[in-house]
Amino acid sequence: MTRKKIVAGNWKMNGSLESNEQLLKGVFAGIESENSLVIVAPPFAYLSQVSAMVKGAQVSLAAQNSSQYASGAYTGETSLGMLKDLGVEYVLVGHSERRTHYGETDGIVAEKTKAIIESGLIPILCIGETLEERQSEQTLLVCAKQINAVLSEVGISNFEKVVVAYEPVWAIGTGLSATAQQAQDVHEFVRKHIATQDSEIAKKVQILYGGSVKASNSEELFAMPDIDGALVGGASLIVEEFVGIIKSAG
Ligand SMILES: O=C(CO)COP(=O)(O)O
Repeated sequence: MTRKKIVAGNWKMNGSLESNEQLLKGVFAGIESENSLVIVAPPFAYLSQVSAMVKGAQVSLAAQNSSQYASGAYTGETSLGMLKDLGVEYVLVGHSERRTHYGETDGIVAEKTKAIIESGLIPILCIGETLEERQSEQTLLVCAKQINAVLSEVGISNFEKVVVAYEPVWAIGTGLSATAQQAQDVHEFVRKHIATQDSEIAKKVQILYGGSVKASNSEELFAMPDIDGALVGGASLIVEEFVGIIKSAG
């Protein structure tokens, strides 16, 4: 089973009209092959700008978050319908920064994932353990729990529409990536876990790794059988780094 590699850049709360333009121009110039899927997730304020720029380019648009509600009195929130209007195709959900800083529980993440699927967009579901959880050998338990919360909300048949991103919290923004083998072990576990409900769907689900991915470690990560791409933070803001990661995805 060959799964297409995905390289997604999560810009987090970074950028400006000017720097976004420079970055994207550099990325477009650096993309040569159509073998992998390139996604960028700019801040909401720049979705319109980036949406206009990626039209016709081999780059898809993601949002970093969404509301689980369709419309109404939710000050500061953005609905999936609005994101679709802007040409968004993918939505990050359950990023550890949202779980930690904005109180997003497994329950909220599951609700949001369901809403994303129902809207016809594709969720990129982030899971991963903290350092403390890894040290107390809870990694697989935590990942299974985070996956199960979503599985019980959306059902296994819908899980085919989910992209999973394994992002160990201790590797995010620290410069300390998981080793390719550490990541592979968790990815393999996640796939087997999904396979307990449906082995065909498990084979299709794309599982990205995130956490200090750079051009210098992406090739080794992508060589692993269950690593289907990367969700890149800091390095996605640097043209040479992001293009280097895309190239190593083939
Ligand atoms: O959180 C991440 C992507 O969503 C990873 O961030 P870094 O690549 O900066 O570690």
